[in-house]
Amino acid sequence: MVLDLQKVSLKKEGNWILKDIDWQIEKGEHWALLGLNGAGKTALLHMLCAYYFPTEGKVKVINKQFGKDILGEQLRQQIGIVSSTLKQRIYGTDSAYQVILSGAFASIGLYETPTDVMRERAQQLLKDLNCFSYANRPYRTLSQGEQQRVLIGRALMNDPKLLILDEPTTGLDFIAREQLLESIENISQEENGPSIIYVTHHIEEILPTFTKTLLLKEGQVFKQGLTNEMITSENLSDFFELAVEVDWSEKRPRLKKK
Ligand SMILES: Nc1ncnc2c1ncn2[C@@H]1O[C@H](COP(=O)(O)OP(=O)(O)OP(=O)(O)O)[C@@H](O)[C@H]1O
Repeated sequence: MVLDLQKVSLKKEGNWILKDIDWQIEKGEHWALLGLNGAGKTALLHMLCAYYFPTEGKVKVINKQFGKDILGEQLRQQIGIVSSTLKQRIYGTDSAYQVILSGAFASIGLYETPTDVMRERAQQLLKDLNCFSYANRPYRTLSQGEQQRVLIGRALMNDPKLLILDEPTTGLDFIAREQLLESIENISQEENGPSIIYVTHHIEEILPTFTKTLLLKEGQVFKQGLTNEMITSENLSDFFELAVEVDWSEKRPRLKKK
C-alpha cells in the first residue's frame, strides 16, 4: 500500500485543521484531491511528507509508519512533490538540467557530485518531458509551463513510489496546461511508475487516469471513491453548497453554475 491514513487528525494553535481522515491508496492508483481554499489540502500534504506529525491517528506512507520507522529525510527521498512552495525555493541561476539532477539528493541546488547513472536518468527525463531544448538555460528564464515540467522531472529523479502534484497548472495558459496534463497522463501510464495525487480546485483537470477522488471539506473527508461517482451534480452541489451541474459528455468533467 502506498498510503494508509487511519483516523488522522491534526491540531494547530488550538484548532483542528484535519479531523478523522481515513484514506488508503493502493499501488497503481491515481487520485484527485479536491478542496476549496482553506480545506486543509496543504496541511494534509505536509503530513504525507512528514513535515507535520498527526495529533491523533496513524499515518503510513510507502509501508512506513510515522513515529516508528520513519525519518522525514528518508521518506522525502521516496516521494516526489511539485508545489508552489518548492517552486519559490529553486535557484533561478541553476540550469533546467541541474534542477532535475538535484532531485537525486532531494536538495535545492547541487552540493554533491552526481553519478553517471544520475546524469543519464536526468537526461532521459529531459527527453521524456520535452525539456531537452532548454536543458542548459537558467531556470529563471523559462516560461511557467517549462518550469513546471522541470519540477516534475526533478520530482521523478528518484523513481518515487508517490508523486504529489499540488496545483501544477497554476499560472499556465490553456495550451501549456493541456500539454502538461498530457505529460502527467503519460507518467500515470508508465509501468512501475508512481501513484499520483493530483491536488486541484479545477474539476476539468481531473484526467481519466485519476479514477479515484477524495473531496476534502473543512478538514474532513466529505466523500471519497470512484471519480465518476464522486464528481456528480448532486455531490458537488452539496460539496460547494451551490447549485452546480457537471457535464461528463467528454472524457473529463466540466462544471457549470446552475
Ligand atoms: N501552522 C498552522 N497554524 C495554524 N493554522 C493553520 C496552520 N496551517 C494551516 N492552518 C489553517 O488550516 C486551514 C487549512 O489550511 P490549508 O493551507 O491546509 O488549506 P488548503 O486547502 O491548502 O487551502 P488553499 O487551497 O487556499 O491553499 C486554514 O484555515 C489555515 O489557516
